[in-house]
Amino acid sequence: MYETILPILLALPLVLYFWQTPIALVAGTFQKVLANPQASELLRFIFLGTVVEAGRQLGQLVYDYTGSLFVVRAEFGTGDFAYDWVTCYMDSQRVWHESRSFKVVARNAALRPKHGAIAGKALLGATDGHPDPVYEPAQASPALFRWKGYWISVNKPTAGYAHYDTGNEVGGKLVISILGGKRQVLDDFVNAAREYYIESRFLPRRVNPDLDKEPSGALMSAEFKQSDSSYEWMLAYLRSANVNALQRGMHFTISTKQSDVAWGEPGTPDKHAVRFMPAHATQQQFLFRRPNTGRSTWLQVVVKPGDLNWSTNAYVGGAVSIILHTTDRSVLADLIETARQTYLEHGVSRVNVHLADNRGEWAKTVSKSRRPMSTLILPIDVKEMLLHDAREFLDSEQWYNEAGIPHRRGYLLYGEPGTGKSSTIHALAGELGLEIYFVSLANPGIDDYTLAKLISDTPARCILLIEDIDCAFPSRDADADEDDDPALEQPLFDKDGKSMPRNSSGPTLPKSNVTLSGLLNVLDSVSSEEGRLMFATTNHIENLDSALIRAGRMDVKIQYRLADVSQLEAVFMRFFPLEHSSSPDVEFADPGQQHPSSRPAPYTSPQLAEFATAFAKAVPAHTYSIAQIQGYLLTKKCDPVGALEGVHAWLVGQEEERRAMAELKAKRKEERRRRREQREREAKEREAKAKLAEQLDSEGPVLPVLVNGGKVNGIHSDAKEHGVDDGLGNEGHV
Ligand SMILES: Nc1ncnc2c1ncn2[C@@H]1O[C@H](COP(=O)(O)OP(=O)(O)OP(=O)(O)O)[C@@H](O)[C@H]1O
Repeated sequence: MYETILPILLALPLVLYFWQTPIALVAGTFQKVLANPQASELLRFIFLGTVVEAGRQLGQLVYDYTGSLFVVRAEFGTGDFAYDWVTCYMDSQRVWHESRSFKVVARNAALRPKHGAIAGKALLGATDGHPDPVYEPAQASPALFRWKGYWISVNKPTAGYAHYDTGNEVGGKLVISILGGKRQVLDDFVNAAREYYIESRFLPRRVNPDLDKEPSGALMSAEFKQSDSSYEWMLAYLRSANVNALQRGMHFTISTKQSDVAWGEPGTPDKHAVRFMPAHATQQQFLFRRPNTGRSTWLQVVVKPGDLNWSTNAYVGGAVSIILHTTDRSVLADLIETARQTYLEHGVSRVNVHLADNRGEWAKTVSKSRRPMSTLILPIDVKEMLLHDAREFLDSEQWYNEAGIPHRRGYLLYGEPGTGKSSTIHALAGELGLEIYFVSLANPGIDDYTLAKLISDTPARCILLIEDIDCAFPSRDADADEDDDPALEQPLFDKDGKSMPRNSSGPTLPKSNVTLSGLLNVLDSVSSEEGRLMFATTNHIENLDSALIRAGRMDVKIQYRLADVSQLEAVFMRFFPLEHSSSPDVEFADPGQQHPSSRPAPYTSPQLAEFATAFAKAVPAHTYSIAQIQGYLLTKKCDPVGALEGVHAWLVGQEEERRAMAELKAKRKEERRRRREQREREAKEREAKAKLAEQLDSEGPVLPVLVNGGKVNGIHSDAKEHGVDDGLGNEGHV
């Protein structure tokens, strides 16, 4: 207003000077109006009002001008980190201490910044489990406080509203005014608030997961996908007991599975603990403490479960999504490394086996107890050779690169079932600290494309295990006889990976959707060159294509045989050791690996050795697998003499079982042969009938034929002359 009045007042003398005549005219009129007492009263009021308002405006102008010289004012928007800094800081400065107007809410104050909690009072919720009363200042009425010798007034002229997603207040405005201060005081105040906020590690507000909508740009996000190994690292870290943050978590999934990595109640043996894991799809916040610097950063974590694959009952496409309250990338690198270390530490006594689903994703990880190589009953040179070969291969990456040879190595373990092929790979993985990526080519969901994807999704150093490679597809060389095909003994799967009953009308062979050329391409692909050990196992090497097992693809081939005399002795001694000598840090999942009795054996060492020799003599060599022997000895766990005495009866039983199986097999074979012959006969009959009908339709008039004096059939004239074979070997004669 004064911007318009001031120029008018200044211009008035000039107007008077130049406009005397018109003014005199106006003045005359004015005098006449003034002569009227009512009009003069009105004009007096207007004049006085104008003067008073002009004075007020002038005063405000002077006040604002001088105020801007002596008051520094700053605005903080709710939903912004700067707002969080100053409110937390003012709380610590007990700005609200003297307030007389509050908003009281019931909250789990332990999870929040101490913002507004009753000063000097212990949190009640910690003892009785109920929410605490939290006093929040009614900030609409201004508060005045003193900070480092300055008076500061704080006022919240605009209240915010709760964000629909995060529940945080947004859209509000807080104004602080520093009286008599300079700009430097504001800087100091904001910096002090920021430092305090960082140091005190207040639980920050939850951030909208859609970081595009986060205006500060002060956050970083990272996603760890289930199909990648880093997902397992992250889960292992989040579930590890030393992630103090999750002690603050409020949403859990409870597990009693041994394989789940999680924290249990302190003091309970890990094996029997009820495990607490961060619940899926809930926002968890925790502090990550950097190992090198000791500084902490807040993380906001969501574990997304992915979609359930109904056929495998496993979740796929899951992810761990993390928002880091920092823009320092080295924090993320530290977090990943810490997670990896946690995962490896946990895996010291275990071997992780990754299983592929039928969509070509590494969907599930099973953690198995490590198996020491010493528990394998194999010729000592075989174990040493394997270990040495694999170690040398892993250590010689540079040599391979310089020599221009792809850095990969293939091993084929073949032989009778139950002779220790899988156990060898398991033990080797534990010894080398590698993870196993297991894929079955018999899985109908795996085709050339998904196989290639799976292989390229494996990490650089690992064991790729393709089990029973022979039953996945018939050999190009083999002249497969359906009756003798071992694949017939394999389970069948439908398209979704569910097992199907095998019946005579249904398909008889599990057909792999992987072609030989597809498999060869994958084995030779660039992604197979990253220091990978590829293991394939088969019970029927004779069925494999020669291209598959040539050197360069299968560099080492090891045959596993049924137990010989020394293996029989060894397995007996392993079951009945003189002393208990298992390594304390190794857990055994397979009872066959474990020394079954903790009781001291009542026999001397020479006696046990004698029993073992007698046992090995009693059992025919190269007839039984170690798995079979193990199965028998498990029934005599603590009784070596009983095991020796009972072995003949067991052998007789085995022999009978074997005979019965052979008979059953022969019967089934005979049955199949009979059915096949019948099918062939029927096909022949059908073909002959069709041929005959065709001839009758297409050729000439039909002549009546008399057999035994009666008209029974009609045949063509030429057929009549030459005779007709009806396809069943019965010739029709005229
Ligand atoms: N040589 C061995 N040394 C120690 N244990 C063995 C040996 N062979 C078999 N076993 C035991 O027998 C069981 C089956 O062994 P494993 O699965 O390794 O045999 P496999 O040759 O892979 O059989 P398949 O060809 O049927 O897959 C395991 O419990 C294992 O402990």
